[in-house]
Amino acid sequence: MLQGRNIHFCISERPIIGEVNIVVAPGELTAIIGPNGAGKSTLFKLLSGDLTCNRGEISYNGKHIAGFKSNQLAKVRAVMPQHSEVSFPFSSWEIVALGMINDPAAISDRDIQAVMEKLQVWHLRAQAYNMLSGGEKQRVQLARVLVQVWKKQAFPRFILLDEPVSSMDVALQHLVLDFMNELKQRNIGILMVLHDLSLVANYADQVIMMKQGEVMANGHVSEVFTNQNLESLYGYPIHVEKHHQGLGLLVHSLPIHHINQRINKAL
Ligand SMILES: Nc1ncnc2c1ncn2[C@@H]1O[C@H](COP(=O)(O)OP(=O)(O)OP(=O)(O)O)[C@@H](O)[C@H]1O
Repeated sequence: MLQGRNIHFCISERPIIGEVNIVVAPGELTAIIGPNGAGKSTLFKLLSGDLTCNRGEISYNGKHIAGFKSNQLAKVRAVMPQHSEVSFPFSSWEIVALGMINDPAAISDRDIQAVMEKLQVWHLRAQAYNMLSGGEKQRVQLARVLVQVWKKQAFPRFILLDEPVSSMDVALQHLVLDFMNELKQRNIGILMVLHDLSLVANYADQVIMMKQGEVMANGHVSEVFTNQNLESLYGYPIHVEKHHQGLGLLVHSLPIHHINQRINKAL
């Protein structure tokens, strides 16, 4: 279990994260959603150990995050931040292989190839990472993260991804989210900051709705993914409906001019 209790974080006396409580369970995909500036990436950095909270406690499998040495923490959780700058001329394969730096015997070259093929980046293995497109870079970074947790372990592991598919095309977004659904069955909990509500509605198990540094709502998608909650979260009308043949959920929002027309008609 990844658990955050009463997490509070300030920058120059300004509270960025209030008193936040969250739980990420192995075997589930938990999505953090919310408007720009809500504190999603800050919470993500606190949970990954990139930032230290002013108050509160973060633990992995019952052990306080501060109690882990960095190589131990790397065996329990793998992190993909929103932006990853690489200042050396690494190839894509070398970036992916960084995922096994703490445990080189944990994964074979064949497994690395399988992960890279699954994410459709094997053909890019010899190319300079810095020359790749945005979506290609994201897939290479994701492969690095997956390599880190590839070896099966007796204890739960966690994958933390901050907007991992933001630069990918729609087909690749579905490929990645579908792959995540496979991975979580290996006793892995996945925490993902996502802006695409349709992906959240159709792939996440749990949703954390963040607004102004606080958790506005938190629970199973079927409970919290309501028109009312989403409108209150974003301050904009959003509609969730079931596909007419039961093939998932459709999430849509109308353009501002149609909303204004509707308001004018109602007046
Ligand atoms: N280092 C910093 N110094 C000052 N303010 C910061 C710093 N980092 C974040 N903030 C502020 O904290 C708030 C939350 O930022 P954060 O990046 O966590 O939001 P977010 O929900 O991830 O937004 P987005 O959806 O735009 O990525 C914002 O108002 C931001 O300006």
